[in-house]
Amino acid sequence: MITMKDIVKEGTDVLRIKTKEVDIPLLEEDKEALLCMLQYLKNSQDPSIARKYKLRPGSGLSANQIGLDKRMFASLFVNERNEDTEYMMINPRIVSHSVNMIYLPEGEGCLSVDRDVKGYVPRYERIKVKAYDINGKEVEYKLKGYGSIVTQHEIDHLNGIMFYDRINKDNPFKLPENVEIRSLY
Ligand SMILES: CC(C)(C)[C@H](NC(=O)Nc1cc(F)cc(F)c1)C(=O)N(CC(=O)NO)CC1CCCC1
Ligand SMILES: [Zn+2]
Repeated sequence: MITMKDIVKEGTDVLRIKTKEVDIPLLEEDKEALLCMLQYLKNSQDPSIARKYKLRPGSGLSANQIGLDKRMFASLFVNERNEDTEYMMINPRIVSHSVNMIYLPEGEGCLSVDRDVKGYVPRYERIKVKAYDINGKEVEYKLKGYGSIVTQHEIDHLNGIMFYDRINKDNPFKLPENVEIRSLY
């Protein structure tokens, strides 16, 4: 069972590498790891389990956040149609995206970052992602709103990018001028 001690913190090299593509079909051990990552998110969103094991409620977790140099992540959130949605994406790549951008008005955080970093993180409002699922089948997902934000946050991790790399250095609350950007809420 993954708990907070298994989640590596910023400053650890594995969070700054471009993670390796996972061999398809997945080895049993890779399937296990990915299922454990999704189980962490489920446990962390269950108040009694989260309290019992002192888990930080999370909506996304990338393999390198648990020390694995593998291009895969899990996510769990309520989508725009108010449905509980879970993804386990292997070798994901954004194949197209909207011009419009969005951001979380409260800014972003990270399970690997134990400090508040203020500022807006501009993300594409809509993205189309190609990936493999846990059974090695090629899949394509369209994500928008919060789902789009989480997916971009996790794919950034797989490329060694932290959310604060995307905050404007001079003025953290400055938004890009050249595009239409709105707060998610
Ligand atoms: C960093 C932290 C504040 C813990 C953030 N919390 C979060 O997303 N909580 C949450 C969201 C829900 F939709 C439902 C719910 F039950 C709990 C999070 O998990 N992440 C994931 C992360 O660090 N992945 O590497 C950071 C978010 C910032 C933008 C998207 C994900
Ligand atoms: Zn993160």
